[in-house]
Amino acid sequence: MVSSPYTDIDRPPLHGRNLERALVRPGGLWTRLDLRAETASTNADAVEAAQGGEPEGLVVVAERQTAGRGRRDRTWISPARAGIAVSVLLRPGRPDAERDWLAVPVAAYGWLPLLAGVALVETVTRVAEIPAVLKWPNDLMIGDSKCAGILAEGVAGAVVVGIGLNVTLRANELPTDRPATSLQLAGAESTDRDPLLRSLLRGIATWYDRWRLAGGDAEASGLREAYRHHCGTLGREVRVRLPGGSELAGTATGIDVDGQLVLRDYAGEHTVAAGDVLHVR
Ligand SMILES: O=C(O)CCCC[C@@H]1SC[C@@H]2NC(=O)N[C@@H]21
Repeated sequence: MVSSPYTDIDRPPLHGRNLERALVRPGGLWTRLDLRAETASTNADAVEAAQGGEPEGLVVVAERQTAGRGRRDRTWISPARAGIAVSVLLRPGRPDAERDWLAVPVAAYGWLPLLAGVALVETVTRVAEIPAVLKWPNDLMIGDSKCAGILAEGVAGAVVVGIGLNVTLRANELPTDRPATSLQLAGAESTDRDPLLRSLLRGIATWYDRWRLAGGDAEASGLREAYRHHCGTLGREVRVRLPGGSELAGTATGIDVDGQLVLRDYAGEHTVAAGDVLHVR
């Protein structure tokens, strides 16, 4: 009997050496790729590395997470080799004379998860060839179902941005509390995780460079326009559950210079810094 090197033929492993060669280059943003077969949470690993003084550019990837973290204390399900679970360590507050990067003011750090969202939606559209949009702030939606999420955590002068993308998860592996999907279930052309991950990390590096060259100005770097272009929330009737538990309902009309959602209701305009959006119509 011929034994398969894979436990699941549809779920081959990532090719760490190839990824490292493609991504970690002199002068590039990515300095180190830490690819783990299993970990509790890649965000937790990157946060720990940041606390230990790790420089900008670390990439932590896991084939499986046992305690993946989601926004608002939710968990993120990461079955082995079925998705992309990646966290990157960025230090936007440190100027870099060689790259002409100024220090980004802390007030602009909120753009980082949105920046990762733009790189993610560009990757999914181009590599998986499937139409996707961002639900503010940074859920990747295919139709009305969530296919990926982003969690940014600030630590020791650094920001860790973690991205979870459902690639080949089956229906019975997805969360049941809200509509969710994977690229495979949504009928993607390609579900090969290596090119998806390469494209995602290259996209983040490209947008990060533009944003840093503009000193963290989302307008001047074109990031705000790109975000608006991909944001499926704009123009929709929405309900937003705010962090305190109260709700706002209205029409999503814009994204302000700080990346906040602008909502219009009968009483006027509101800006929303954080919350869970439900697209109503
Ligand atoms: O709730 C969300 O939508 C955010 C989910 C973020 C999940 C990713 S998977 C990689 C990284 N490690 C984690 O523990 N969480 C993020």
